Amino acid sequence: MPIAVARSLLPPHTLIGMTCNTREHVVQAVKDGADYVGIGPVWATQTKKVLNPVVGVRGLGELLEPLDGTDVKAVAIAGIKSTNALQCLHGAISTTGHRLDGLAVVSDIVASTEPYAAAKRLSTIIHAFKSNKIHTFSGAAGPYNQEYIKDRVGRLLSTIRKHGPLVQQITNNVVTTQSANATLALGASPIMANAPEEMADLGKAIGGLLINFGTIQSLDGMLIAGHNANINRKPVVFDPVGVGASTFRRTSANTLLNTWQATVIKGNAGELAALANSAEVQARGVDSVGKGFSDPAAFVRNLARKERCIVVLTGVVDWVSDGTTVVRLANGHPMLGDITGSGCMAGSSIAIFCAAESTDTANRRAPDAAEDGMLVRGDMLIATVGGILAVTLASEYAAGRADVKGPGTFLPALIDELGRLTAEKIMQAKVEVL
Ligand SMILES: Nc1ncnc2c1ncn2[C@@H]1O[C@H](COP(=O)(O)OP(=O)(O)O)[C@@H](O)[C@H]1O
Ligand SMILES: Cc1ncsc1CCOP(=O)(O)O
Repeated sequence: MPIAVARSLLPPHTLIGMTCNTREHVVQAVKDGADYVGIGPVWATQTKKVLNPVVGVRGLGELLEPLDGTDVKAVAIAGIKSTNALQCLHGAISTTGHRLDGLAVVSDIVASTEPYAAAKRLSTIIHAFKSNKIHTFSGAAGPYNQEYIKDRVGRLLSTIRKHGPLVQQITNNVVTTQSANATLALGASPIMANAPEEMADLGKAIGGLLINFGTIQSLDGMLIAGHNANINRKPVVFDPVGVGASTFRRTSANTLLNTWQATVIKGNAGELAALANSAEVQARGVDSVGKGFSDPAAFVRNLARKERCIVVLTGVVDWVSDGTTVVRLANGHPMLGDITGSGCMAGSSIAIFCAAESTDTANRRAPDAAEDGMLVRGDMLIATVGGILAVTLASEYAAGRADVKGPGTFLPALIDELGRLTAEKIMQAKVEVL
């Protein structure tokens, strides 16, 4: 029924909402004078036979954009529960910064044996999210400067060595041992686990999760692991190795990113171009080909806004962004390009720093602290920079050693130098805040 007809039949001041599945629907709803829009379906649900295609959390932001500058409210609908509400609220923010006003929920409340408690849980999350000003994975400390970043990274290194965070890594069978050894060298504990059956237990125990799909052995394991990490507010680092190489990899990346919210996405230029559907950079298998992006800073900033996470573009120079700040890192040695798995090692290192930062921040909270609406706690921009600095600085020290004669001796030296990294060495890094 058109909104004008509904208004003519209903008492004055009745709030009228319109269900919207496309951007065009939202534009029409604004034009027709709707008070609010219900956008979705976010996920498939048993409550109603869904007729419209699933929008997904990643599709919500685009539907919110036509509401910019209007006072039309928006709620997301379908498949939303207290366990995925925060993921939905976080992931739905548009590139223009427009966020949801609320969530429409049926089964999580009416099918609950304690509907009051179920509704209360949801409203607490929504109110906390809306009253929190930070909706990125970076901290409140900005604007950043290089001294602050390096100092924080040095402290994080001590935290890793002191607490040895447990970091789950679903990674490829080319680098599994190498990445586990790099993790130990940095002072953290690796658990390389793929089986879907164990993800619920691990999601509670770990400090952070790496999902590297260099050789996809269990897509289900990756889907369930990321979902459990989101539920338990643990950081998820996604390394879409060779994502442009096959249709299977492209669709798998989409399925994963539509199922859970990544905290960090890391890739070389070819991988991130494929992920962003950009033809600017080509890839060959797992490697990037050519000169890279003409404006890497703008590229990472835009992708971070779109994917609602920290984005890292690796290469001779590394670029990190949370969607606002861009950090340029010019460290590392060309020998990193002569061994396989240096990018994978950087992904593991980022997951370690993220795990340490989020665990440390969570541990500082009082046990009875109020809900804060944060999907991951701590400054993941700093942690991501830390992960990259560890590998690149260690590579410089390793390459300079007299016992390193080529890639075969470089790899063990690199692992040794990860173990010998200090806060003083980090202070020498080339870090530029744009
Ligand atoms: N020529 C180089 N000079 C300095 N650092 C490099 C060079 N090549 C790669 N690196 C570093 O190695 C790490 C892995 O990057 P990259 O080679 O782009 O990943 P991948 O192995 O996934 O292609 C990054 O931290 C990057 O800074
Ligand atoms: C060669 C190869 N094939 C599948 S995963 C992998 C390792 C990729 O390593 P990296 O991207 O870190 O260089």
